[in-house]
Amino acid sequence: KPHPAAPVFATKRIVTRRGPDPKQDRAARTKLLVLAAAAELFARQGFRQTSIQAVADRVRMTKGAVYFHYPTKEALAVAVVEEHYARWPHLLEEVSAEGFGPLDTVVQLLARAACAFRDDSIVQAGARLQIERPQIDAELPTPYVDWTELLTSLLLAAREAGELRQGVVPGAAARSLVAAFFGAQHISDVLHDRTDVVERWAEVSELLFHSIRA
Ligand SMILES: CCC[C@@H]1OCC(CO)=C1C(=O)O
Repeated sequence: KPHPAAPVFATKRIVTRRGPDPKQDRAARTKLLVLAAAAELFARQGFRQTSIQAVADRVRMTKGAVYFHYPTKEALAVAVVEEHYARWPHLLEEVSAEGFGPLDTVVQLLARAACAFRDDSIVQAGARLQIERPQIDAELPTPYVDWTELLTSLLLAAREAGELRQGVVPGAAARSLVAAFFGAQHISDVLHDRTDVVERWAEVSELLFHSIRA
């Protein structure tokens, strides 16, 4: 049974399951390779400094072949940001399968998200592109709102389960967690290239969950 919060993070996913058509499978795999290469470049040098030629060179393809999958650099940026958000429903499934209560599901989700911000170039690229959204002439997903909605629904369930300190308002707590996580990962990125983001988040997490747990 999908977790009640599962409908959040509604994003298009590139289907890579093996289908009947091997040609289609190859195209889907190529699409993902191009996306990963673009993410590495977007994460390291940003949208403006990244050219389709550089992406093509990185995957040893022609520019034309890349354009076949992504007609513009903006389309590539949208796909990277969508793939960034598509990570979180999988993380929710993984955590939900371990049978934590709602509040500990929030703790685990954010702790593992911090690892993804340290390790996953698609996640890192999505975060950088969201910062650069004023420079990107495309409809990027609205940032922060899906995490806020997911955490609010989990914290409402936590309150129902008696896991929250008296008077803690789930929506306010969710917005505080999102703000704190965003800030912690951003400062870690600027100062230490996110090498210490897991430790920095653990500090904030300790403080915040101590203040909201019953
Ligand atoms: C979980 C905190 C919010 C999260 O942190 C970085 C970032 C990138 O924009 C986020 C988002 O858009 O949801």
